Amino acid sequence: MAEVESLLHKFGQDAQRIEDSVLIGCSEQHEAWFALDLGLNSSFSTHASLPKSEVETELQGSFIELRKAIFQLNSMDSSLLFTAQALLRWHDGHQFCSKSGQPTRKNIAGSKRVCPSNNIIYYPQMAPVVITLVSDGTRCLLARQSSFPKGMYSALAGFCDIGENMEEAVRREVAEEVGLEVENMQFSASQHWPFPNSSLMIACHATVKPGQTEIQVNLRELEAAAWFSYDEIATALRKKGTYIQQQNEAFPFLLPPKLAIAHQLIQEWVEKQTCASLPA
Ligand SMILES: NC(=O)C1=CN([C@@H]2O[C@H](COP(=O)(O)OP(=O)(O)OC[C@H]3O[C@@H](n4cnc5c(N)ncnc54)[C@H](O)[C@@H]3O)[C@@H](O)[C@H]2O)C=CC1
Ligand SMILES: [Mg+2]
Repeated sequence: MAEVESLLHKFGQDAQRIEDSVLIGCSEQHEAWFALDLGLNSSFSTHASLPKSEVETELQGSFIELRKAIFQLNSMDSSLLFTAQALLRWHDGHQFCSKSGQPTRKNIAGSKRVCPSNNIIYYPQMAPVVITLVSDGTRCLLARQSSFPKGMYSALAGFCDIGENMEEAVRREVAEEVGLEVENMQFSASQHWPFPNSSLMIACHATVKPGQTEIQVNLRELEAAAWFSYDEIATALRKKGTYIQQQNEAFPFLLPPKLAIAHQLIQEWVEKQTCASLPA
């Protein structure tokens, strides 16, 4: 807190804005960790932005877009930063009560906001998203959206519609995006994902019926989709070097970063194929 106060003071800012901080976790020694939006290039904060390059010089670092940083972060830092990003963005978007129109107030930890005129409590929200790695037994299906980094392919993902359960959402998304009918779904794991807003990514494996593998790519949602063999995927997983290096090596395609749950699904699929090919 003293460090942040001195930083704010140096840039002529009121230390009052420390109260905008949100609790994002704690150390093993039970030291609380808070996040504060300095309002750099963002509309999140009601306070003036701090001068970016001068803050970089002062802190001896450089600011980087969180989406780009996920290629370099470890899982502990990413989890804290993802929570911070999601929570700070949620507070920014819930400054007013949607019933009374009055300004809402953040509690100290930042785990909720309350409308003082009618006591309605607003809690941070996450949108459920299903992410599915479809397999035909020997190949798996990956797709890319035009917004993905150059060359990257991932599993099929989509937001759950209201009233849908996970299984229905998986069936609908796969049918909508590539025109396939899935069967045999198996839950793998879940992950909080802060882009573009807070999502709870629910990851699963699914298979298609043998012989029913012809893809019809929905070009309104995807740029491309294709079946990939075990060898292609295993080679891509073994690829070393930074993302930029890999992109520049003109490798046919890249997989999502290790921190993304899509990477875990792909890794699990490769392990399953390896086990299946071992003699009994
Ligand atoms: N962590 C990971 O491994 C991966 C994460 N993702 C994330 O999954 C999410 C969903 O994937 P998409 O293919 O984009 O979803 P999608 O296939 O449902 O299409 C996105 C569209 O759905 C609509 N939509 C419906 N409900 C929405 C909501 N609650 N919030 C925002 N848009 C909503 C919007 O029109 C949006 O353009 C993305 O935010 C992406 O960042 C995607 C792939 C890998
Ligand atoms: Mg999608």
